[in-house]
Amino acid sequence: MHEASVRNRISLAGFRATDVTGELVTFNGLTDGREHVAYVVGDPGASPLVRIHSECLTGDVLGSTRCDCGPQLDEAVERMVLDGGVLLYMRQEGRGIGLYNKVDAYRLQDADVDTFRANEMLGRGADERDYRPAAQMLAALGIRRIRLLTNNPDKENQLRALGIDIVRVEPTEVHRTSANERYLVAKARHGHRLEVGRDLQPSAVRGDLR
Ligand SMILES: Nc1nc2c(ncn2[C@@H]2O[C@H](COP(=O)(O)OP(=O)(O)OP(=O)(O)O)[C@@H](O)[C@H]2O)c(=O)[nH]1
Ligand SMILES: [Zn+2]
Repeated sequence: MHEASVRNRISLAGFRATDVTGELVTFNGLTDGREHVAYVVGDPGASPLVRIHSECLTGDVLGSTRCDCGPQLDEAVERMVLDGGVLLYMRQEGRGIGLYNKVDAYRLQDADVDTFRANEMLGRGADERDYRPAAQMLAALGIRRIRLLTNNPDKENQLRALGIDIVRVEPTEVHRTSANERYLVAKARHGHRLEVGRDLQPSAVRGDLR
């Protein structure tokens, strides 16, 4: 695999209105030329907790309840505060199809098409994400062994195939609400390890970080 290198590091305080401080790392030489970044919390140690989070402007920034991305982002960093970790924030909006296409896909979902089929109706793959840049970023940070925070077997399998030693897969919580239920059921049908048979949570808002 083509090597990437660290381009710059800066300290950033106040992760999503908390008192968490992390280090934002940029890179040179990422295969797809996109501006993916790492956010390093504390001292990641020998086999750090790693979250590979795909950009979701609607969920991460605007707080949309259509998906579970915002609560997953909070959960990941909250877990890293304990003994360090690395969040890779991948600029793979809409599972790689981009924001405008995702919004087109949302319109189809409003007419009852599921999230993966909606991508296909737009002539795109159900999930176009390629985790090579993530593997490059870990290598550039000198990280070979990780504990991966995910419920997505494809993410795990691609990383293993790229030579990342995943010593443990840690499941993310299922942040299930009435608003994102159909989305999560579609993910479970598509192979994500989710228990969607349980009772709904009253709200996706997590108060414990704030
Ligand atoms: N195309 C499309 N993308 C979506 C939709 N909802 C969320 N996304 C994108 O999906 C990505 C997150 O993927 P998920 O399938 O929720 O989770 P994951 O990263 O595969 O799996 P985990 O590691 O278990 O969280 C982000 O890039 C979101 O922008 C949707 O309805 N359509
Ligand atoms: Zn989302």
